[in-house]
Amino acid sequence: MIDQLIKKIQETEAPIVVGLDPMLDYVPERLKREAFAKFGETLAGAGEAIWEFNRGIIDQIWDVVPAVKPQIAMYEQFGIPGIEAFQKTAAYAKEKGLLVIGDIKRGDIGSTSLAYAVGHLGKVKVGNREYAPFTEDFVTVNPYLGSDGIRPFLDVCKAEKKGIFVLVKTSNPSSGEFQDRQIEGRPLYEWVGEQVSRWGEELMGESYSYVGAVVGATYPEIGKSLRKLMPNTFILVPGYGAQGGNGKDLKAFFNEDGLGAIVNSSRGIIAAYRQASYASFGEEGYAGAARQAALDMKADLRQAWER
Ligand SMILES: O=C(O)c1cc(=O)[nH]c(=O)n1[C@@H]1O[C@H](COP(=O)(O)O)[C@@H](O)[C@H]1O
Repeated sequence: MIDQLIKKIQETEAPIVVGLDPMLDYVPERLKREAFAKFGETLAGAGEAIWEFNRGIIDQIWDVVPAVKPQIAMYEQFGIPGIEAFQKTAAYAKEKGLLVIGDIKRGDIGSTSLAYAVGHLGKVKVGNREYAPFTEDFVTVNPYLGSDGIRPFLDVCKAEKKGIFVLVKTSNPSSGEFQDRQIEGRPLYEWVGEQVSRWGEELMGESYSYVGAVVGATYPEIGKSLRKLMPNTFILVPGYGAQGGNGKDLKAFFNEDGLGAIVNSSRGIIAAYRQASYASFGEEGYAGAARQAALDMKADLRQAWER
């Protein structure tokens, strides 16, 4: 899957993943009205509204970016209808040729991690049949429980040719509380990064591993040191746009080959129509604004990856 991701990044010349983190607030009034007319102001109505919102965005961005990253919390908050919207979104994105990174941030004791891995990346057995309940190509994984919490994800990835992105240094302001702690003279994120690189050795694609890392755009200096520490690890870089990351800071996340990183923007793209610079699109033009914001991000990132 990592090779397919790289191929799509090269085709689109856009190391960009559009984060599908729909808040009901972002959904234009007309879409909400239509969804509520069908299902009322209910969880089902909310699920329908965010699904239609996502569909509009996917229709506008599928040809300019390689991937989307639906963040499951934004769907889970609406219960079962929200989860249905998550799955419909992932399936539709794939139908349109996009790769799907399920942002689920899971990780537990081995047996529980296996259930997460099977459910999101693999197939679950029911009697004599097998089902793929969710259809992501990659998921995000929390490494806090250690190797036995990661192992099931590696096994399922091997069987299914899918991938994971393991949290190494997150973009949020408090990420340093634990992740920057010095252990034997080095920050914890380096220990984790090194381990991610090791896990990745058994799951190599052509030049990068199926086991990627998450490193926030908001810490470019740390991105630079981790890039060197994990040369064959693809880095998912969230924190661009709404959290303050920008193109010129991101050069160090990329390797000399111009590859090695994919940058996420969620609110900065899907809610672009609410920003002054895209206001001319209006609420009805939210999806067109998202396309323009993705194209503008591509231009901004060019300075980071072009050699
Ligand atoms: O794993 C992630 O994607 C992630 C890791 C991290 O360190 N920081 C981070 O913001 N994210 C996710 O990336 C997205 C960022 O959203 P925006 O700030 O709106 O672009 C959200 O879905 C976050 O959950």
